[in-house]
Amino acid sequence: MASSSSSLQPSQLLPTESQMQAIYGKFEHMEIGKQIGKGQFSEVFRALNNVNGEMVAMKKIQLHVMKDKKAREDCLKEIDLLRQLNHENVIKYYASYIVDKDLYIVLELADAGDLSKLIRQFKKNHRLLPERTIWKYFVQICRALAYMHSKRVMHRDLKPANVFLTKMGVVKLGDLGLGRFFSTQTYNAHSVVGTPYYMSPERMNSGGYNFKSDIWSIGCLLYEMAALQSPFFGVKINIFALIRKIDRCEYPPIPSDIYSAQMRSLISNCICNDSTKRMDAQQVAMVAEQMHAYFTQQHQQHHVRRQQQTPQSGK
Ligand SMILES: Nc1ncnc2c1ncn2[C@@H]1O[C@H](COP(=O)(O)OP(=O)(O)OP(=O)(O)O)[C@@H](O)[C@H]1O
Repeated sequence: MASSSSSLQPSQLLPTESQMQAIYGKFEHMEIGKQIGKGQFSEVFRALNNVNGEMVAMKKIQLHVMKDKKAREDCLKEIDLLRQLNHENVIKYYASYIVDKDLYIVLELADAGDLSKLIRQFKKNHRLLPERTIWKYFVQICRALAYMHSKRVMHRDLKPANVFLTKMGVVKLGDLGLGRFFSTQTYNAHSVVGTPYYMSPERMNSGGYNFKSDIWSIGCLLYEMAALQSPFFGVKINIFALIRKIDRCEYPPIPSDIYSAQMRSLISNCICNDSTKRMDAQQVAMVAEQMHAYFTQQHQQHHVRRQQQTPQSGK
């Protein structure tokens, strides 16, 4: 299956290195505007590229948060790799600069929030996301991940907050795992700092990260869109209890009267503690494409039936 829904191949859209250099070559071309977000290690601003008039996101990271010189070099290499990715559903990495001990990364701007906000809103209003909407978003996340894996790049930090939305309803996968180059740990022995709820058992048990760890996380994402909380969420849960739940794949079922058996089955084919038994990104994307097509068709048929039942006025 092709990793993109578009008939244009990503490689055809990829600007040449010299074009990129001409457009994004100089930090002085970027007019930094208001801050739009803040992370543990970073600040994100809106910025205007004065060469082509495009609004972008500018992420500023202080270089001293990198663990050491090696981490800094590896991080810059990784950014070079990320710059080569070009897919409709992946936030584009345009360029990076080092200015006064800060690293600036120019990113495609996503202007309509992220999936974590959408999930929070539904939870607050005691509503569930319709299954059709879930597949509409999830299929785009799958296309992005299948594309990344086909380029041998892992995401490493798939979670709702890293799934950005645009006003046109396009999903963009962002924040591609640079976090590993920064110093502090995400959890310690006694309390869960941040949210390692999506960590795969192999990662929890120091077994290292691999492509199938992204699949575990994408399964958690699908689950969270349906259940409106992470499969392994627990109020005030400590790290030991979390590891135990993850190791045993212990999570409450998603509402079976609302969501399809195919959704439950896909989740269990991703959230599976033996990583070799998990589906790969292409397989997950294939199921998502089928489910998305099915629900779109159902919706269209429903629409046509309603139009036929509505009495025509004026004749
Ligand atoms: N490309 C983007 N377009 C629009 N907003 C963005 C973009 N990238 C990041 N943001 C915003 O900036 C905020 C900070 O993002 P950043 O990636 O720096 O940190 P984080 O990953 O959210 O946090 P942490 O690093 O602590 O896990 C995000 O919550 C988001 O709202």
